[in-house]
Amino acid sequence: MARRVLGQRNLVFVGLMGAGKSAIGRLVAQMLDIPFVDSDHEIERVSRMSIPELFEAYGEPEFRALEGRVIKRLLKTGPRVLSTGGGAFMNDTIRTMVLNDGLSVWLKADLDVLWARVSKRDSRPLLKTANPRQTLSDLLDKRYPVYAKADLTVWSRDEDKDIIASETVMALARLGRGQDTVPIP
Ligand SMILES: Nc1ncnc2c1ncn2[C@@H]1O[C@H](COP(=O)(O)OP(=O)(O)OP(=O)(O)O)[C@@H](O)[C@H]1O
Ligand SMILES: O=C(O)C1=C[C@@H](O)[C@@H](O)[C@H](O)C1
Ligand SMILES: [Mg+2]
Repeated sequence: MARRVLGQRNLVFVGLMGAGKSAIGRLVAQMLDIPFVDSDHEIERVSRMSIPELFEAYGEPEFRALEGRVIKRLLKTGPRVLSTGGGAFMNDTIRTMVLNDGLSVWLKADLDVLWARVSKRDSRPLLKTANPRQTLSDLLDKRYPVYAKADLTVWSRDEDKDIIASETVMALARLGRGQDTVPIP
């Protein structure tokens, strides 16, 4: 049922850095037995640069333009799971493409959970600030009303990844049955 809801569409994960778009997305793809693709990884593959290097060399606007081109192309082939970078759904053009051509899932998490995850690595250029936790909190305030436009919301809490992934699959199946979709405990 969950797989059938997609048809030829991509299941597109959106949400803040550390929400688990890449980790949970990969598990959901396994559960649905469809391919997994991550737009951040694809950007790094085609540019042969890391995301921090891209930000450093060309700046955020150029990164966003490349991200838009990559996601537009990735949305053309489906079904598969497409995990996006945290800022992708904030861009009007990208969001419209995702809402029209994909089925979107917002992995929603609270600040403490996100911070515990992202503070382990310093690979996120937007968090290279004097107070990265505050930056993350500001991004949360700004972005959550926009992420809420996604088709589904799944609560990405401090719980086993397989459980969050299973809840995503169940939310998808519920969508197929036309029932309410937000598994927030
Ligand atoms: N439910 C979970 N339990 C424990 N660790 C988790 C869970 N979900 C994600 N993580 C871990 O948190 C870290 C961040 O997850 P991930 O890279 O998937 O986030 P993301 O949403 O893709 O972030 P970004 O936007 O920066 O790409 C990873 O180390 C991942 O393994
Ligand atoms: O939240 C964001 O704007 C970003 C998240 C990452 O996935 C990367 O796409 C990049 O670091 C920007
Ligand atoms: Mg990711």
